[in-house]
Amino acid sequence: MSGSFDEEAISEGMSTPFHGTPVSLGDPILQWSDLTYEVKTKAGKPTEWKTIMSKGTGVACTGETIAIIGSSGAGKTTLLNALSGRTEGGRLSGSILYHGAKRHPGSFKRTTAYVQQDDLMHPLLTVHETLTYAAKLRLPNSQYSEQEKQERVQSVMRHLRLNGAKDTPIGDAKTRGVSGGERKRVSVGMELLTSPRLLFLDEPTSGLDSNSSQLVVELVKGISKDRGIATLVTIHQPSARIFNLFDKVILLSQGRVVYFGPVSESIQYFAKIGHQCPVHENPADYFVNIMTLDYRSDATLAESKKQIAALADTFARHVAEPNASLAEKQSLVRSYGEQDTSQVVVKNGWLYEYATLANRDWTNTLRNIPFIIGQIVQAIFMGVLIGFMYFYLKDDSLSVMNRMGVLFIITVMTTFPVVMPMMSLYVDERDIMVRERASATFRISSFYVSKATIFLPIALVSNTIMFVGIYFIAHLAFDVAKFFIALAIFYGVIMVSIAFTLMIGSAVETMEMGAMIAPAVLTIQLLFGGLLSNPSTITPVLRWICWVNPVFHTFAALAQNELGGLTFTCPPGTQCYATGEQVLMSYSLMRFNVWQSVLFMIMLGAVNYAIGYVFLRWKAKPKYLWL
Ligand SMILES: Nc1ncnc2c1ncn2[C@@H]1O[C@H](COP(=O)(O)OP(=O)(O)OP(=O)(O)O)[C@@H](O)[C@H]1O
Repeated sequence: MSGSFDEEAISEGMSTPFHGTPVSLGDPILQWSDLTYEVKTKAGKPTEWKTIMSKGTGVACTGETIAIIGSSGAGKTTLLNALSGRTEGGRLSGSILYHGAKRHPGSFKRTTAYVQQDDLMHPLLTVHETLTYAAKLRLPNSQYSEQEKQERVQSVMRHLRLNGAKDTPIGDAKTRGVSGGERKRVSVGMELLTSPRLLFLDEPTSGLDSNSSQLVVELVKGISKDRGIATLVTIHQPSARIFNLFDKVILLSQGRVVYFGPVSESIQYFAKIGHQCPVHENPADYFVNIMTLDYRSDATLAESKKQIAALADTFARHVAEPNASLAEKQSLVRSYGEQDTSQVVVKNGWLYEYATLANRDWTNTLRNIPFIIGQIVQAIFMGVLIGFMYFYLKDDSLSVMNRMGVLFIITVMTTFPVVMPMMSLYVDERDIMVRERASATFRISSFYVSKATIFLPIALVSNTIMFVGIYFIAHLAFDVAKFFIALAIFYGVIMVSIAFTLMIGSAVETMEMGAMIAPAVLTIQLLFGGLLSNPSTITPVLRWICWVNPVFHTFAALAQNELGGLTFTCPPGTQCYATGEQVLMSYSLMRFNVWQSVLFMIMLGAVNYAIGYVFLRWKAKPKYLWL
């Protein structure tokens, strides 16, 4: 099923309907009527509802590009969200039919596309890589070979004129990348890879200069026409040239439709009802002006409200006329009952998804030079600093405090320094994933496991450097078995830290929340970690915190491994520890043996991973109202 857009325009976009009924350009694809959306204005009882959108009615046909225009707060996004199935909260009523049938959430998502206003993409990937990974994840292997996916990417880049920026990174506020217009075209391109039948674009021209805006709309219109896609675009006061590019326009004010019909007939329609657009004025500006509330005084506000109500009522009467084109179109759409989902494409295999996501994560991580350098420099610096702070520990009793100190600080280094930078990366990527998942791109589990496995090598490499530095400079137990046991304990706690990162990172709404919660929990772990307070002296009500604490188990296991079998010299005339076991007893670190502590950490890591996964599923689960 490969080929360029042009071939598919004929073979796929227009002749592969859901119900076996031939669809050609101009056929109704999405029909909505009496769409009303209300939100609660008051908590508690009695509940008061405010109407945001009232009795919206319309139809989108194949190959049409429809603009949704209105002043700020007119209800454009509300309408687009309702039609694309992305309304959250409130009360939505009315009817929406897709291919003449009630929509099925899964198949609707997979055969339609939504380009958000703020495009979230991986900033370090190039345009070509971004589209390639999207093609790998979104196109089913059962229908596309890798070469065909690549051909699809090339086709999208050619049609959206992205070849010039092919190898430029996407970029973001911190890293320079493609221009705003190119970025928007990449977002559109990602959605077009799957040959959607309906395309929703939320403010695609915001923040763009007039030339870039025009190019985006021109290209979208061309592709929609070629491929028989119905495209709905919200747009703030477009220029006259852009306005005339659209086939149809929905003019909204105060949540009501003031006009819906061909752009070419809009001036005539308004002239007929007494609002003649001056010859040299941009019609879009004129229409928005006459349907915007005028807040200059109470009198002008009342007057403009009256005018908007009159415009909406007039249009409602116009639609009800038997010869209105909108009514004609709607009568063509019959309800077929529940939408047939048999032809909806299933996802790719788990392993393929995982391999693609891990490859993308790895490419992203290796390009994040400041992060990698930061991790390595920090590891070397801390390894040397801590190592020399505890330089060449002797076997006298004075070294006991230092030995306990260095083992505790090794444990501490696997908490904050591992968790905080990784959480920041994770939360960013999680948000991108939630967007990607809105079009049913891949499984949450493949994303989650990919993250867990990609973080591990980065954390292990930098922390091993630090660990080895501290171990040998401070001259901890010079014994091969003890060294490798200490390293294994250390790796165990790093795994727990990554699991903890994923758990908190999945649970919190924003990184700011993560930056409050994670340090608080880690600080509690340090307090109950076995060095700052003796577990046997802690009140039994709180003592259990030690037993479920990875810091305590790591510290206790490292201490048992290091001090077990050690004897200390004692200056004459002083009282001091004679053996390592005495130290361990007095610090109350012998409750569990080394392997019990390691086993506990493995269990704790597994629990953290599992809770993180549940949180992530919950976060990625759409909470949309559905009609
Ligand atoms: N959940 C909500 N609670 C209260 N008011 C809401 C809610 N959602 C939307 N509104 C209000 O409904 C109106 C329409 O909002 P909407 O975002 O659809 O407007 P818009 O035309 O897209 O505006 P803009 O162009 O500024 O984005 C606005 O006045 C908005 O404040």
